[in-house]
Amino acid sequence: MYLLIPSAGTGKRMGANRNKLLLQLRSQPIIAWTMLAAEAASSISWIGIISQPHDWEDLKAIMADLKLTKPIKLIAGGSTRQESVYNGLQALPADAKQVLIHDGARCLATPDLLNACAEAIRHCSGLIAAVPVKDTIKVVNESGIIQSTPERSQLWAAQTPQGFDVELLKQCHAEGVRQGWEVTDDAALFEKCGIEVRIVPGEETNLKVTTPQDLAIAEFILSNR
Ligand SMILES: Nc1ccn([C@@H]2O[C@H](COP(=O)(O)OP(=O)(O)OP(=O)(O)O)[C@@H](O)[C@H]2O)c(=O)n1
Ligand SMILES: C[C@](O)(CO)[C@H](O)COP(=O)(O)O
Repeated sequence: MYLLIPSAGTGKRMGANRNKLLLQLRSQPIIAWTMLAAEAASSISWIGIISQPHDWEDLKAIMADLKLTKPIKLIAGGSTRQESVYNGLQALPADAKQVLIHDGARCLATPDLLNACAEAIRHCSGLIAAVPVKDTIKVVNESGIIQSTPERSQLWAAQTPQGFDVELLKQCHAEGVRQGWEVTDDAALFEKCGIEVRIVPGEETNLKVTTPQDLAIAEFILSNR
């Protein structure tokens, strides 16, 4: 299975003045944990790290340290996650029929989750890992007034990996460019194009390291593994 790892962000919410994925999480950089999960997932045969060229020297050093055995390619990222994935899709080998996309920032996803998604995408066109929402969610307007309370049983928190048929995802991205859609995950492009996306049970610990608090939580989770 081909795996694209969007890693080209700036980490604004982390406030670190550099790509947060190069920050240390226990013994190694955040992105190293993600790379190791991909290396350990038996279903993954090729890895594309979508990243900004100014990070490539650091990323090459990390990859060399980890002694990764799988083919791994650095692909230039864009100015949004959506653009970065678009670039990643163009850089896939020509024989790629299906692809998993997994955020570099979700560095605690297990190899088992990657394998489960790789298996599931053989039987559908689009899927995402997700977990049921535990909080009561409110829809709130600009004045801070609650507008509605969606039925919780229908709410799921989206994670990555997300898996897709490559040709369909390329078409959905192209449609997104034509229509000017701005989305935060690839499943949203499938949804907008009216194509079914399935849920695969995600992992409660598969958090996206976004803020300094997330980094502390990730440290805690790793210390209990
Ligand atoms: N232009 C971008 C922006 C984001 N990403 C990646 O998409 C994932 C999810 O994005 P997020 O956590 O929002 O990362 P950042 O964009 O770095 O964070 P922020 O929004 O706080 O700036 C991350 O692995 C990030 O590196 C990317 O590949 N290209
Ligand atoms: C893809 C994602 O990780 C699913 O939860 C998320 O949408 C990434 O985008 P964000 O801009 O960091 O919310």
